[in-house]
Amino acid sequence: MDNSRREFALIERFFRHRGPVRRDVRIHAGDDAAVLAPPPQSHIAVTTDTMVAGVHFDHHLSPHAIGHKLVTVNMSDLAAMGAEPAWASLALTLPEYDETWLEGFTEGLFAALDFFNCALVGGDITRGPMTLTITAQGLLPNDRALTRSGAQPGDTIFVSGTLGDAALALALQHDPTAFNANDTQRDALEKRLFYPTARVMLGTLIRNQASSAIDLSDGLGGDLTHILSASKVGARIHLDALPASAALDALVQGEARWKLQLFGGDDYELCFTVPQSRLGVFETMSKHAGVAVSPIGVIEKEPGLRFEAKKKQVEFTASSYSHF
Ligand SMILES: Nc1ncnc2c1ncn2[C@@H]1O[C@H](COP(=O)(O)OP(=O)(O)OP(=O)(O)O)[C@@H](O)[C@H]1O
Ligand SMILES: Cc1ncc(C[n+]2csc(CCOP(=O)(O)O)c2C)c(N)n1
Ligand SMILES: [Mg+2]
Repeated sequence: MDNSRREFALIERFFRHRGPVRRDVRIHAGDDAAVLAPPPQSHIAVTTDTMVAGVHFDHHLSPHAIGHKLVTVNMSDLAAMGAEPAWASLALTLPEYDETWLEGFTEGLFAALDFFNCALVGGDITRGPMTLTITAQGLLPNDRALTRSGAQPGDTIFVSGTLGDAALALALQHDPTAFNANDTQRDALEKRLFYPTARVMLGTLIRNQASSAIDLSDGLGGDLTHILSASKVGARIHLDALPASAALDALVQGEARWKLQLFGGDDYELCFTVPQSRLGVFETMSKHAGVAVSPIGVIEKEPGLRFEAKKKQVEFTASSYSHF
């Protein structure tokens, strides 16, 4: 088979007619571009996230986990805007044609797309060092997006789920003997690194109560700073209130734990702020989100991010994940 036929055969075999079928996809993958019909009175949130082998995941990671995570990191950005996932396109750069890899990758990819009812409406495949990119679109009622810029002094800061598990799992990949983790703890932590969850339901539920939101990809310390800069405010975080999983709680305490939770990254939880006046409704709504939320601090007028434990200020020199 010549190369161009093989490229088409690959698309046909691994991508065509897979994933959710949505009535708002008027022209599917297969033409020069897809054509999408958003419902009336809706706005569209658009996001792009890339994963590069050796940077975002180890070369040996299972292709199923790579497919799952590629979808999830994009859905997490839609969740942070309060949007409901709708459509995605996929740009794949692969070093070789590897059927077993593609089978596993597309299984993980489509299982996650099915979960979020997000249709794959197109893409591109090229040869080169492994680089995987999804551009995803989500739907929102007109002008109802959650942004980074609405936090006000006095708002309570919340995070969903627990923080620091993926960072500890990554540390254990580098040094399996560190922290004396048992198999149950190791499995729980690896699940959080390789199979993260995007908090889409929570994002849509808090859309009318939260004053700002962001998803945590680079670590709370850096990501919350994006909210503070965009909102022109500061914040105080209570380190003892940072939620930890049973495994993290058992294995790492004190400053080492806080560092994982603040600067480790790869959490894919939501961080958001809620004004006092809306806390009551928010608490009722958030019970339906399928994930716990924890108050971790307060927005203040004074710019900057301050940390305290047992009423004492704590300083850190570490910083969040950054590519450059
Ligand atoms: N090459 C680029 N061209 C235009 N805009 C960009 C580019 N790279 C990033 N941006 C924009 O800058 C903002 C911050 O980008 P960033 O990738 O840090 O997003 P994030 O949600 O904070 O992180 P993550 O990539 O982990 O989801 C986003 O609005 C993004 O669309
Ligand atoms: C092998 C390996 N090395 C490092 C990490 C950690 N890591 C990579 S990207 C990222 C933040 C989000 O990136 P982006 O801002 O590009 O979305 C983090 C915390 C990992 N998971 N695997
Ligand atoms: Mg984000």
